[in-house]
Amino acid sequence: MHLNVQDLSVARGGIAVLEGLSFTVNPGQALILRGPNGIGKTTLLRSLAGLQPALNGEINAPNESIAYAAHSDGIKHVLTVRENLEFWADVFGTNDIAPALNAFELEPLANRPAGALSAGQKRRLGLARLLVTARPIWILDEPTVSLDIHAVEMFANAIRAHLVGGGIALIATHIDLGLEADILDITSFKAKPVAMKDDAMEGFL
Ligand SMILES: Nc1ncnc2c1ncn2[C@@H]1O[C@H](COP(=O)(O)OP(=O)(O)OP(=O)(O)O)[C@@H](O)[C@H]1O
Repeated sequence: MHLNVQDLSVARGGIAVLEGLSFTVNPGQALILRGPNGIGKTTLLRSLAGLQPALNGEINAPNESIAYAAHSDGIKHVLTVRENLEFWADVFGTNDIAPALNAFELEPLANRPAGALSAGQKRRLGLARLLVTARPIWILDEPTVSLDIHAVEMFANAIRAHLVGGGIALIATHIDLGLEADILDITSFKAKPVAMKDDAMEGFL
């Protein structure tokens, strides 16, 4: 199992954003995506997660092996923290939520409705969901937003444990997580503007 991308182009709102991307992430490896605001990190991650079609190229990884964590946490606010994790455990066909509660120190909050959590606590619950999926490829978009320093360390430890178990992580983040990981700056893959042909310009000259 690996995540392999070949000559990939992705678009947002019908406009090409990135083009010509190729990379491979192997079991036990993390790849950090870097690039300025608006360059296309979210667009790329959404395409890899199968949430939108790619323009061109190949994504080689079984979709059912991918767990995606986005800006919006996907939390059910009326359910408690425990019920949220149990719900996801049902969806993903797993059954032990204890490691997820433990990894993100959610036990003291287990019986609280998720809607009554702070922003950082909600984010911890959203990230705990990754463990419950038991999926090997984690695709994470700015996972540390709202997390305090201690929670960032919890998250980094969860990633390390995932990698030790042969997992894969692709993470768009602006901060240093202290992980041993390769870094891919996607700035140079910005799609070129579509050139207008000379005869199309003639009417304006
Ligand atoms: N719904 C949309 N429709 C059209 N264009 C969009 C839409 N959402 C984003 N874009 C544009 O697509 C481009 C890529 O956006 P994307 O969110 O992938 O960038 P990003 O690298 O993740 O940015 P950031 O670091 O700010 O999160 C940007 O130019 C953005 O303005």
